[in-house]
Amino acid sequence: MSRSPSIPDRPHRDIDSDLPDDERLEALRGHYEDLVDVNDQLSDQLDDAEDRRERLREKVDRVERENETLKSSSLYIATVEDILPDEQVIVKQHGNNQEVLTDVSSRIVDRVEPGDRVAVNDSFAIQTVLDTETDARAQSMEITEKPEVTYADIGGIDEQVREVREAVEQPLTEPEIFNEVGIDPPSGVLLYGPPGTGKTMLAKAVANETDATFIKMAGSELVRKFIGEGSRLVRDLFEMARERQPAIIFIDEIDAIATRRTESKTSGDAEVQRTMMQLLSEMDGFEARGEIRIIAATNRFDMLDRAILRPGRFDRLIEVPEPDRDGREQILSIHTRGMNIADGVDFAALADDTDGYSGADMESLATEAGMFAIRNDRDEVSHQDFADALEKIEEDDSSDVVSSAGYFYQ
Ligand SMILES: Nc1ncnc2c1ncn2[C@@H]1O[C@H](COP(=O)(O)OP(=O)(O)OP(=O)(O)O)[C@@H](O)[C@H]1O
Repeated sequence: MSRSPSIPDRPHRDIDSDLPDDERLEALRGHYEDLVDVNDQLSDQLDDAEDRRERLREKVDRVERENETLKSSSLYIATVEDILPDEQVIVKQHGNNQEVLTDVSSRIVDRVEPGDRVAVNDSFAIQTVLDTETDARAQSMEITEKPEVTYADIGGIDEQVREVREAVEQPLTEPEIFNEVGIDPPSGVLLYGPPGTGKTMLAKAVANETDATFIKMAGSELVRKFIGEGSRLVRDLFEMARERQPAIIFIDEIDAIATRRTESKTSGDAEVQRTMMQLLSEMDGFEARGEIRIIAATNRFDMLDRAILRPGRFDRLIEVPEPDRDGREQILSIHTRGMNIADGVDFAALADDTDGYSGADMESLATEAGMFAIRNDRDEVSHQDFADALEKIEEDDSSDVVSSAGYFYQ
């Protein structure tokens, strides 16, 4: 750093008061010139100081900006695999699956356990342990170790249950059959049909039956994120499944990322397209006889990009229709299993009166009937409660019932 210039001495001149006037005047003039000279020097020094201050301020600004950038520089997500003595851990980076032995500060070491998701910096040092709140990516997935739904909870779609068991369950539980016969099981299964008909239940029930982790992601979540985030979420989804296999990946509302290509070329479309390409490439690089099965669901089969239905992708299509009369009766008896039902409740008649109702609508009917019993201070649900519930649903919610019938698929 340059040294500050020295401050000039204050000019001093002894002027003898006995001097003749003209000499004194001359001496005073000389003193005045000294003063002006010193003043000029000081003023130059002040200008220099201000210049220096300006330069320093710019430097401070620059350093502050760099500091901010450093503070906000990217961190990577990794999973802790193992904790070793001497404050060392093995982490596996997401995305590239690289395993790294890294140090962890004593501040953090007590808080990490194998399986934790952590943020690491460029040198793989653990910066933070991600809890479920900060772990936004895990947040957009619903992960259930063992869903509670079983096949016995699903009514009216026995044929679909059979097909799903064959296409998803059997490859997981009896992979040797496929090896012996020498065929690959379907890569992905697409369930399509109106809302509330049991598609999610089916996927959960297979996970339950096969002791697989159920990992659900909604297509709409994948497209709502920032640019580039959708494909990263897809990668994360498969990464999570690999970590937790056997696993069932369930992508609901697949139409959100796999709509037919339109003419428009907005950046949003491009992003959706990228997300879908990522999904397809994950599926292409997939071990068909492995421990991860993929199920997708849609209410909008008509809108789907046919590219996702090619062999090796979602190559098994299963239609899940609205329940017929017998199906509705069966679903009603499932959803009233735990209810205190009075003698004389006629499920067959209720099934007759609920044409066009989905499984979810039948569930609402049972709940609503229970509410009528409670309102009337009874602990038993009568046929009249069901009739009242039906009337109420028809009145209040007719738009919902219409919408459940108003889906499109081929
Ligand atoms: N076939 C069914 N048997 C028994 N209950 C059903 C059936 N279908 C739907 N339900 C009830 O409706 C609820 C919603 O069903 P589910 O989420 O499986 O529908 P979905 O087809 O996945 O709907 P969406 O397309 O809207 O996601 C279930 O939790 C269940 O209580």
